[in-house]
Amino acid sequence: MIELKDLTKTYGDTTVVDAVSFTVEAGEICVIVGTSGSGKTTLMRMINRLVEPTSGQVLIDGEDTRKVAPFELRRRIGYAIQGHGLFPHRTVGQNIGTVPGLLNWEKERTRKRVDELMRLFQLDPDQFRDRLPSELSGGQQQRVGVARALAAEPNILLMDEPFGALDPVIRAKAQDDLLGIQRKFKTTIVLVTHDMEEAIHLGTRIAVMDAGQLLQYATPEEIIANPATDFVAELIGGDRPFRLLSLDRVADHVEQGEAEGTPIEARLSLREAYAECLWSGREALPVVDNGKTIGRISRAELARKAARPQ
Ligand SMILES: Nc1ncnc2c1ncn2[C@@H]1O[C@H](COP(=O)(O)OP(=O)(O)OP(=O)(O)O)[C@@H](O)[C@H]1O
Repeated sequence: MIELKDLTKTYGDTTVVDAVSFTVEAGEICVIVGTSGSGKTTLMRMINRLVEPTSGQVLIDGEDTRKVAPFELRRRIGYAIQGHGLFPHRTVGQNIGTVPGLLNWEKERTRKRVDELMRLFQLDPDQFRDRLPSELSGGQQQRVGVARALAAEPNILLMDEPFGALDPVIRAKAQDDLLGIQRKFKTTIVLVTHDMEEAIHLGTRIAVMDAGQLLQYATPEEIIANPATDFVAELIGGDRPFRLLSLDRVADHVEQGEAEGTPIEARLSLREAYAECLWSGREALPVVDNGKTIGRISRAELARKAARPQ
């Protein structure tokens, strides 16, 4: 668990992070979102003391980080940045093994961990271990960057625009990879982005920053349904109701009764169900789960959900 308490950073007369307080529970993904210069990176870097707070506190599992030696903090906290920051003259294997090396892990343990991570990130160790970063694609380099941040099994991972340099198709894939890996290791993640779409997709909770202030800290559902300010609503964009529909599964809105035509899978989103209703001109769709019909979902219910996103 990470607790930020009145965390503040000033440079001269300028306050770039202004008394920000929130808590990230263990195993959650906190996404810090906001426009350029809003203080996102500064806020995140105060967690591992890459930036020293001017005032306020960071507690990790109840312990004040000012009392923890910086090397110990770096061991517990992985760090991945945009453009991956790989060492260009070190091989992929050496890059991923950087922190285990600093921690004097046995060679064999490091090798095993490097291979495990490479396989997890779909990089064949025999094919890629001895390559230099320049011999990889952008997406592969990004995966090596995240693998390196996870190498020493940190409980916490900080990520600064990790997918910023990727094209949209690879980006969606990289986000899903991250979610899979986060579930496997139960890592607590704090991720900075300026992309609200990414925040909604990845965040357990989203922290919205503007001019150094925390405007709202809430789940994606809460932020879409009740944006705290006009600025937050603007960041979410005009597509709010449909965004809310895409967060909910058909499985949670199944009604009793029958419907005609091609069924929809219970695991799909309400947005997909609504699109199917509109596209096929049907008032309701049969819902199937594991090949069995479990009820129906109606267009009226979907429209109600879209009109009043509560
Ligand atoms: N070392 C520094 N000295 C002075 N000002 C700084 C320093 N680091 C950051 N700032 C200022 O603090 C403000 C917040 O910067 P920060 O990098 O945290 O914003 P950000 O929201 O991450 O922006 P971006 O999305 O562009 O990376 C900016 O106005 C920046 O110019």
